[in-house]
Amino acid sequence: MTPAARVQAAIDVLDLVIEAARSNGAPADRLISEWFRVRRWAGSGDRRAVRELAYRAIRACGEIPATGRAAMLRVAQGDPQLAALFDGSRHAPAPIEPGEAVAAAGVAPEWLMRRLADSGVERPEALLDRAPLDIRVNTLKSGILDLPEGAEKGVAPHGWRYPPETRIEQSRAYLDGVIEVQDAGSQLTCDVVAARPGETVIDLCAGAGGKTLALAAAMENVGRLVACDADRARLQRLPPRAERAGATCIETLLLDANREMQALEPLVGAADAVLVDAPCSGTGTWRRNPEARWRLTDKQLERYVAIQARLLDVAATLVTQGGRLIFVTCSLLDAEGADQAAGFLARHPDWRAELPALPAGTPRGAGLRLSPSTDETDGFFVARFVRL
Ligand SMILES: C[S@@+](CC[C@H](N)C(=O)[O-])C[C@H]1O[C@@H](n2cnc3c(N)ncnc32)[C@H](O)[C@@H]1O
Repeated sequence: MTPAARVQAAIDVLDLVIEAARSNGAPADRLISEWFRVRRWAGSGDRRAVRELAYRAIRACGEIPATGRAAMLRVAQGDPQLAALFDGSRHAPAPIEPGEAVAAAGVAPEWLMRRLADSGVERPEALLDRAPLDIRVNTLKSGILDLPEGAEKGVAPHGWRYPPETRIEQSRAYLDGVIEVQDAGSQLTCDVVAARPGETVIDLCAGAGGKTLALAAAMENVGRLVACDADRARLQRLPPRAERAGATCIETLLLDANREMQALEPLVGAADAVLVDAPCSGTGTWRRNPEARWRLTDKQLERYVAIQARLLDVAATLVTQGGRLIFVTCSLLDAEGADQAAGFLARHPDWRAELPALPAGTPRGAGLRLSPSTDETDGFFVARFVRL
């Protein structure tokens, strides 16, 4: 593809991304993959370039742009070389008309910018930085650590950092389960659980097990680690990952959303620690998923807040006296962080908060906030409650 044809391709892709964001359709990554699946003649360089251009435009526009072209014109306004490719040649975008509509620049929709400001988020533009590739060394796998080249020590105890776009999946260390891809902030939230060998630990919203695997490593495979989720497909992805990582202390438990206690009854009062890595708006992960800010509505946010409070109450019943409950969201909004923690403490006077001690983060309410702007991690809120 010529450089100009790549720009037109990115515009076409953006039209699909915009339509999907409006109708809650497929995510951008999947749409881009599908677009290229039926255009086999495009090479890997084309794929990379088109993807890169589309994501530049997604990052540049705070509100949903009217069209892919208006979004790309926003990027072209600050990039004369890109603007010059709008030349009307074969497969290229048409020349730019005087006064043509250009999408507004911005970090996020107006209502979300207000919520972020009210939540004390500084430098919100950092939420759209390109994320590095963080890995965690899996201490369950012994042997000489032979990391792929280019790693710098990260802030998390077993963490290393690579530049964005580093491909790690074909490395020996990854294939052998010696390293896991996991954001440094995510690794640090697992450290707050402080899971120990011999304990009973419940990961209530385990998904495909990103954090469960780190907990298994901390437990040195000794004890009982119950990974729960209400999404069967996600939970089914955990056992093969656990096998690759050599994590043998994990059992999975599928929950019925809204009737979680049915399956959890035998675990009431049994856990030394419960991790609630709750479903949330994901405002802390826009670096990886920038189009999410076009999709979120205040109604959805309300629903997340309600389910988080409910899951916290469910989790509290599972913890033994003196045990701990760790609440995590990948959000920077107080509604899903400090306010949620305050609500929990108000509803549960027999619990107290302990400020997590981490090498990064800023205290926020009863917990700690990790942020792309101050910690160069994904954004997280983490609180640790102890049952008296
Ligand atoms: C933030 S994600 C978890 C990510 C995962 N812990 C990790 O580190 O990869 C939240 C998870 O909560 C799950 N979930 C949603 N409603 C739930 C419910 N009622 N009970 C348990 N899990 C639920 C979702 O399916 C999703 O996997």
